[in-house]
Formats: sequence, structure tokens, C-alpha cells
Amino acid sequence: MKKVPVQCRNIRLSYGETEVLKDVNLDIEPGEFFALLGPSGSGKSTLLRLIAGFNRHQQGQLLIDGQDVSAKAPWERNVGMVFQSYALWPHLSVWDNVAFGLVERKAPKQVIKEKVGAALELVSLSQYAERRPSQLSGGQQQRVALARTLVIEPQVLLLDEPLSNLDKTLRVQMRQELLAMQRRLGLTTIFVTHDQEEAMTTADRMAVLDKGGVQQVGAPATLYDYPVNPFVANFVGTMNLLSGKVRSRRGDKLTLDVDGVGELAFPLHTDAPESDTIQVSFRPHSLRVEVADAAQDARYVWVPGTVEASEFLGEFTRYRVQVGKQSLSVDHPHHVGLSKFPVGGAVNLGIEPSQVRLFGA
Ligand SMILES: Nc1ncnc2c1ncn2[C@@H]1O[C@H](COP(=O)(O)OP(=O)(O)OP(=O)(O)O)[C@@H](O)[C@H]1O
Repeated sequence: MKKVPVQCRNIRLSYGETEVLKDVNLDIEPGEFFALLGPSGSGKSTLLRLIAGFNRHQQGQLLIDGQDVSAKAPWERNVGMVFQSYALWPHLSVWDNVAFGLVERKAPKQVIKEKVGAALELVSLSQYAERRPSQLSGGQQQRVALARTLVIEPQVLLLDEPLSNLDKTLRVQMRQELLAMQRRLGLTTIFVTHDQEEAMTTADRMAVLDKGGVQQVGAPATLYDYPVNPFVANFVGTMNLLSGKVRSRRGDKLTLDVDGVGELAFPLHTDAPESDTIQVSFRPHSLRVEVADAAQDARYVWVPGTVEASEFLGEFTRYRVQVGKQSLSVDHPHHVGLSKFPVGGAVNLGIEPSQVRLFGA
């Protein structure tokens, strides 16, 4: 199978006055498993449907395998889309559902037989060919939807929240199956999800969307470690954002005034001018937590706080700690005999400067 790239060039789409996609630029590599991640209403489905040909953009270009397909109908684009609802025909058998696209294209009977057989085998459903969709589990229905799309041999596979109708255990199993199949076929695949764990565990790269704009594109670990703004930082994993006013900055010595805490000195550089408010961001697992009177390791910047709440999550406990007027999350590993911190107790949080990113106001 030929692996093809998909490129969005300055794509804009509006519904009336409402701009739903704002100057979208994306380069999806041949054979890549690419996730569109974003909150509800960010424009993920609109973009996917646009690539499929169900939505039309008013500006920009959509290139599939280097060809501008903007003016082409969905069936002229060589793309296959699996809908969130699966959209299976309830009155047709699994076999006929999968054969549907080939029958529509008036493929010869023998070709249909071979291709449908192969597609059902690919999704391990050969023994269910005679069943109706209602006689299948959610995961099996999802596989029928996938087989029905793959049978027409698309160059690009589009998946709209493909796993959202499945329970958690099945979702984890199906995402591994989906990924294994995508790797075997090497098919350029774009999938939409609002579930960051799903995107992080499967995607080669992903784009984070907010309000119709692409915020950042990259490998999951890159977005996690180097988010370009607080939105991405918070959407990809959990991020603490501690706001403070720049009191002074000299080279790599930054002093911040944090409301209700006082001055904190960080061995960090910022370009933000004095008296600007900036945000210091760090992950809950990169913080240390100690009782208030414990000795302080000088490699950390220590901040006093009060435990507001704690959640035992098995391998670690996540504490919410009030720091001045703000609240921070800190993950403390769980071992038998390791200290725990009571709600209402005074603690010190140790911020490791190498794990910090600074964002402007
Ligand atoms: N046909 C339409 N007419 C007007 N507005 C629309 C139409 N379709 C979508 N929108 C608006 O476009 C925005 C993006 O919608 P879209 O469905 O692409 O978001 P999404 O990120 O996929 O969200 P979700 O995860 O909830 O499906 C939303 O504000 C939505 O209300």
C-alpha cells in the first residue's frame, strides 16, 4: 500500500459569522498515526470531516498525496472514514455491511468475496459474518465499521472518536489492536479524540486544537515536556501554573512575588519585564513535598503551603496544596511506611528548577 502525506495549508472554515477553523496548517507524514486532540467544540471533527470531504473550507488548500483535493467529492478522495456511531446498517449482516462499499462501486462478485473475506480476517471477525450488528458487542461493531472502511482500500484512514463508545477495558484493548493494524497496513491514519491518554499512547504525533486553531504539533513526549503555552501544558497531562509578578531579573536569577507567599527566587531566565505577571509551570510528579519543619534540600525552590485535599491513587497520592491564594497538585509516591500528609497540615513544596517552564502573562 502506498503511504501518502496529508497537508492542510492555511485552511479556514466558518459557519456564518462563526469561524470554526482558523488558518490551520498541518503536515501529516506518509504512514503516520496522527491524533487531533482538543476539548469539545475545538474543531477536531470539523477538520476531520473536511479532510473526508463532508465539510468545505472557504480558504486554503487540502493536499492528499500532493494533490489539491479541495474541490473533490468524498468518494473521489481515496479516504475512508469510521464514524463515532459506526453507522452500520442494522438490517444487513456483517458480511453485507462490509461488502457495501464494493457493491456500490460495482466491483465483480469474486473480487467482493475475496476482499470482504480478507477484511473480516484482518479484524478477526470471519466467524461472525452472518450476524447482524445488534448481535455483536460494541468492540465487534467497531471492528465491522473498520473492516467496512478498509475494504475499499483507502489511502488515508480517518477515525472520529473511534473508541469513545467502548468501556474503559475494551477501549485500552481496542486501541492496541487499532495501532497494531495501522502499523501492519502502514496506512496514513488521522484520528480525533478528546482523550489525552488515548492520543498519548497511540499517536506518532498529534496536534492540539483550541477554538479552531492549532496550538502545537509534535510527538506526545515533546508536547508533554515542552508545551508552548499554558493551554497545551494543561491539556496534555496535568500541569501546575503558579502565577507571580516579576520583582527582579538578572541573568539567570529571577525573583517573583507570589500573592500570599512573598518572594521566591528561581535560578531561571525570563524576558518578561519587571512587574509583569508570569506563570511558573511544573508537573505534579516533579514536586517534592515535606512537612513544614523538615530540612530543605538546596537544589529545590521551597514554597510553604497547607494541604487542602488528598486522593489516594494506588501508586501515589495526589495532594492539593494551597499556596497563598493558589492551589497546586503534588504527587507523592506510595510505599508502605512512607510519610503521609494530613489535610490541614503545613507542608513545604520543593520545585526543581530544571523541571520548570515559564510562560508570559
Ligand atoms: N453545521 C454547523 N453549523 C454551525 N456551527 C457548527 C456546525 N458544526 C459545528 N459547528 C460549531 O463548530 C465548532 C466546532 O465543532 P466540532 O464538532 O468540530 O468540535 P469538536 O472539537 O469535534 O467537538 P466534540 O468533541 O464535542 O465533537 C463548535 O463550536 C460547533 O458548535
